[in-house]
Amino acid sequence: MEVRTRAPGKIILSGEHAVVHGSTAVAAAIDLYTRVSFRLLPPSEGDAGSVELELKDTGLAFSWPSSRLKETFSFEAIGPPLSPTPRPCSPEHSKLIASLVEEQNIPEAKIWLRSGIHAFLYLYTSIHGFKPGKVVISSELPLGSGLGSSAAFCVSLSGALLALSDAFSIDRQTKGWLELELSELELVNKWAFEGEKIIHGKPSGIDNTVSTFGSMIKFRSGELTHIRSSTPLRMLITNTKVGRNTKALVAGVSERVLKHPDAMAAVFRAVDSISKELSVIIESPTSDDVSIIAKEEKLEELMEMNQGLLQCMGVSHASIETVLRTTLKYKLASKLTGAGGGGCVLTLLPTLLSTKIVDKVIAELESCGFQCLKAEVGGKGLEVCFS
Ligand SMILES: Nc1ncnc2c1ncn2[C@@H]1O[C@H](COP(=O)(O)OP(=O)(O)O)[C@@H](O)[C@H]1O
Ligand SMILES: C[C@@](O)(CCOP(=O)(O)O)CC(=O)O
Ligand SMILES: [Mg+2]
Repeated sequence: MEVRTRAPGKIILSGEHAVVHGSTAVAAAIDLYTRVSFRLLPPSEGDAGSVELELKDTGLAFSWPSSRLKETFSFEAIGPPLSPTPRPCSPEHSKLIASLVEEQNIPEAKIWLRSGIHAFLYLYTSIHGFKPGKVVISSELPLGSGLGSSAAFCVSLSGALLALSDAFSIDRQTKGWLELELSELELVNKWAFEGEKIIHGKPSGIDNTVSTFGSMIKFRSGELTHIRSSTPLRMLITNTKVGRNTKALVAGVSERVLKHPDAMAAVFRAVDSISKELSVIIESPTSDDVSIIAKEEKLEELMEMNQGLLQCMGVSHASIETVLRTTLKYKLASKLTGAGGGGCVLTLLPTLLSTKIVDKVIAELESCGFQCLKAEVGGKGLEVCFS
């Protein structure tokens, strides 16, 4: 039996980084997905088989003999391999996984994959032990660009691994894409959070939560509230194509907190207020064009204020500033989304903005070497399909 899953990427409308330090943030799922297919392989005679991982986006494949995994994860060192409940990867376990990743000779230019492979091995061996199996992963998301590819990776992977485990009492004969029960989604989300910890270092949990549950959410200290926009929000996403790493950017903000605790606490409080106000405005009813324009103007102002505070945190970048300047020429407000330091920028496209202007902005941004994406905001979370 094979299971397929898909989990969406996300945009953060306000509150990235500050959410790691306890502030409120607002995020929404987007209709760009990471897809996983997984099947357990029957062991052949005289051979315990292997755990195989194919990463389609990079054209790389990896394989670990089950016997090698068994010998590496001795019970004495890390405890029983199969864990019914999500638990953090201990330093001992992490060291052993690192040695297995090291053996794979990842090309130097793709060394950033290491954390993803590390998270894969952790999730696989925690949920299925050394059982031979094959996992194939592909994504429509640009990797390492602020659209939550790491979370979509962990959610789609955890979902697929759990769907073929005893943890789910799901009817595997049902055809087509299924949405899971709340308790199953909560379990996937917890495992995915452990994976995100390996990739991000200190994640807030907002990315895996919005990827698991979908829609638009207000999130603070692990608690989510679903929110619904009274009018569709149109967002332009510009990928600066400047590579960056979330773990390093999150660590950089924490260093700034150590150096300037009071100033940074004030910045985080301001972000908290912005996110709360933003969520109220998003949900506020509109009756006509005048009220829609007023609502969008307030959202634009809050996005600009949040961007200013992200600059205070030290996570903007020259490429992001170029996008901000370019969109401002068209009186459009933008902010970075995700960890910053390059990656993606969000621009609110007001409802009454003409297609002609949108096309002009996109052409100007693309002439700078950036890539523009239009995505539907607030869609579905994790889905599962058996075949
Ligand atoms: N489809 C994928 N294939 C391989 N690795 C992935 C994939 N998606 C995410 N990753 C892992 O996640 C990392 C990117 O995560 P991160 O720096 O948090 O950026 P973001 O989450 O914004 O895309 C990659 O370096 C890789 O380790
Ligand atoms: C910076 C942060 O708020 C969001 C990171 O998102 P991304 O990995 O850049 O897509 C970190 C987090 O909340 O875990
Ligand atoms: Mg990430």
